[in-house]
Amino acid sequence: MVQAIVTDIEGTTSSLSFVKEVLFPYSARHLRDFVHTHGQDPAVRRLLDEARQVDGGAREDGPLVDTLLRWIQEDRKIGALKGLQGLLWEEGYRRGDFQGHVYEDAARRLREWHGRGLRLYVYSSGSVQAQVSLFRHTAFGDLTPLFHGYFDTRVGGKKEVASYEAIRRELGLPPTKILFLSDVREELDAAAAAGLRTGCLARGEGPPVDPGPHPVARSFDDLPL
Ligand SMILES: CSCCC(=O)C(=O)COP(=O)(O)O
Ligand SMILES: [Mg+2]
Repeated sequence: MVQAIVTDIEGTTSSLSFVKEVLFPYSARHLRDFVHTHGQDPAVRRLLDEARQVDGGAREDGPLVDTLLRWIQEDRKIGALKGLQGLLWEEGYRRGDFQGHVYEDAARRLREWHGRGLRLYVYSSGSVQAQVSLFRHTAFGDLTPLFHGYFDTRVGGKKEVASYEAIRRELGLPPTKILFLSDVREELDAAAAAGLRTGCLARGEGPPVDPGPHPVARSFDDLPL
């Protein structure tokens, strides 16, 4: 019997188009102004310095922003970029520039599972801040009370077995009691290699999903829970 569910966001609880056509372009449009306005805030300064270390090049904020914009275009899962995006998106949510997209079936089943005592977690390459902001500002209201915790790439990359072993240790459960949901086969393969149960969401948006050996669901309603 599953006791905890760890869910991906992009392509799983939420649409690919929301991330790729709303969030990423928004961060690209506003990043330079955001850095100009908030560049001296300690949290932002730390993330800029972290990005500078990764870039190994730009000393000034201007050229560094050019690098950050290139990373957005390349969909790089670099923690410092994801941290800056999370802070920038939080401003956008608060201004009402957009809502966090969550599929109706996902919102409904997450509420049902929470009501049955299942522990719910999120694992995304988006920063924990970005995850919390998304679920706090949905068309279904604030869904953050449903979640026990959040994991981002600070625990490791989503295609690395060690990341799911670390998540399992954090949850303190046998791996077979944890179900990981994602639309990306390599993520599901890594979770399965760590002993977790897996479910592949194939919602029919974007390129065809390769479920490999993982059980397939077109929505959260297809999940046998
Ligand atoms: C929390 S919404 C933003 C998601 C994001 O920034 C991202 O890069 C998604 O990456 P994933 O590997 O989780 O699909
Ligand atoms: Mg995904």
